[in-house]
Amino acid sequence: MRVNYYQPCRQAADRVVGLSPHADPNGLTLLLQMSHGDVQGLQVKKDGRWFAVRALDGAFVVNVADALEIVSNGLFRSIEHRAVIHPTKERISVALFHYPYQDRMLGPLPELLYTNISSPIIRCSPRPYTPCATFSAAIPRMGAHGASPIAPPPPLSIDTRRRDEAIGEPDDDGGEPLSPTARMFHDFYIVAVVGLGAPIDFDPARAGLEVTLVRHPRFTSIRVMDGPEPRWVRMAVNLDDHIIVPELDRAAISADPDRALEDYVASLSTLPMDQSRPLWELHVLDFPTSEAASAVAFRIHHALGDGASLVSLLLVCTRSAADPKAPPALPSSAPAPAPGAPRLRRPAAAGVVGGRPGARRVGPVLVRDPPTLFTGVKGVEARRKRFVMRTLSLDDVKLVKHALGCQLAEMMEPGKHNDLKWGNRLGYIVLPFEIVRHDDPLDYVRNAKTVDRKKHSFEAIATHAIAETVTKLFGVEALTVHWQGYMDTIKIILAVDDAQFPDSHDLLDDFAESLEMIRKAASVTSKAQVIKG
Ligand SMILES: O=C(O)CCC(=O)C(=O)O
Ligand SMILES: [Fe+2]
Repeated sequence: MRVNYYQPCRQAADRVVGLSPHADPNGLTLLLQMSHGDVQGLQVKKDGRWFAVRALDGAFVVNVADALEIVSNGLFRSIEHRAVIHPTKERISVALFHYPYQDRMLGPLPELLYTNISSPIIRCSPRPYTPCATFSAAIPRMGAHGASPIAPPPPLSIDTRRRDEAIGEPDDDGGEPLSPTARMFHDFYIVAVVGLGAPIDFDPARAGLEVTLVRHPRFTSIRVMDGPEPRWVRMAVNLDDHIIVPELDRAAISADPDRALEDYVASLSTLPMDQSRPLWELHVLDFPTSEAASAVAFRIHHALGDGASLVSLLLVCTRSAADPKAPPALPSSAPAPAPGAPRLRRPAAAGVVGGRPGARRVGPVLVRDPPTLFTGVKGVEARRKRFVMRTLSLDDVKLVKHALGCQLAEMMEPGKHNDLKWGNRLGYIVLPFEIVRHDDPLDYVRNAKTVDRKKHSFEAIATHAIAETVTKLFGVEALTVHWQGYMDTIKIILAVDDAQFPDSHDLLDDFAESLEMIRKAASVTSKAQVIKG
């Protein structure tokens, strides 16, 4: 219980704050307001505006606080409030805070995890609320919602009795040991979104999973971290636990389907996974967006593999819609989609360079941003990531490549250039990401050519070994850039810290504009060469 005494002050209105804006970190707050006469002090924020809460004689004000917001998965919102003081009259309030146990893990109720969130007061996008590790981790979260980093939850302790239910090979020795990499990742997920050319045909997809993924040892095992040696232990898989068909907010989808998909996928980056089941999920997002007729999002724990190996695995688990016995083939030119057959969709037309209509336009990233912009703040690895994507023309990139005689294609065709020893096969290489102004835009490409030298070196091996140390010492960046060559397009996919880059589409515009700038310079260079020749 807290008793607040607010002294009167004549400068009250513009100079003095009674209690600064905050949200209570507990579950529920009962507040009794006492004063002589009609003194209003408590104010709540709604839709960005402050409203006074009238003190009714003898009545409690009941505030929903953070813990209840977390448990209800955002159905009840923790209210931001403050107290102002009166110029001439004193005021007393008595707040009674109801707290959950401080050492307990708090998360949304399972039945509310994937449900649409709507209430008469608040409508919000269909996303699960990011839960907190423990109740005490929620306490620093004051003021604006989601403003401070939220620690990842610790691994749950696992009931190993489920070993009795193991399927497949009996684990004589109690399971296969975890590799060092599988031990390293605690709450680190690979999220892959696959756009389909048709609405999802649920039953064949489910049957397909039964005979493919659900036979894979990693997809049927849990990590048992307690005991002398961490191990993979196999168990029966109930597909219904892994195929998630969220209830989605239809209004949000029809207003902006791309955004609804993006919001949902972003929410997957920080949602903890139930560690007492095999560590993968498939989210069915059966609504059309600008790029696909429907989509599925895979969320797979990094301990099961890396992004490239997992996407390859998912591809070999699919079959051609035309011939269910054949593996899928990449279309050689514009495919005619088989009616009603789900298949990987060919990306939007090539040559899409430029900004999203209506997006706020800013200058190219190469000339604008201070170098600190991409540095993640403390705890960035535990914060929500948004994945945004743009399709660019491979022809534009090739034009630059020819003009400069460089081998950008090597980066997109691993294994083709056999003289490269290691760099295309394992590990990481650290490439320069320049934020400088060159007079000649082609200098960005010339400098980036260090990639060739680096791929021949032992850097890839060395960086793999030191990756963990570097991450510990220097933290994680707030922006990760993925390039993916597919057919006659290049997809650029950004994973951005949602809080640090509130409009990540601007960043995509910057990439597209930078490529356009370089392409223009390259076409001038090519013409000059032709004339010289
Ligand atoms: O005095 C008031 O009306 C508000 C008190 C309050 O918000 C608190 O003690 O947390
Ligand atoms: Fe409060």
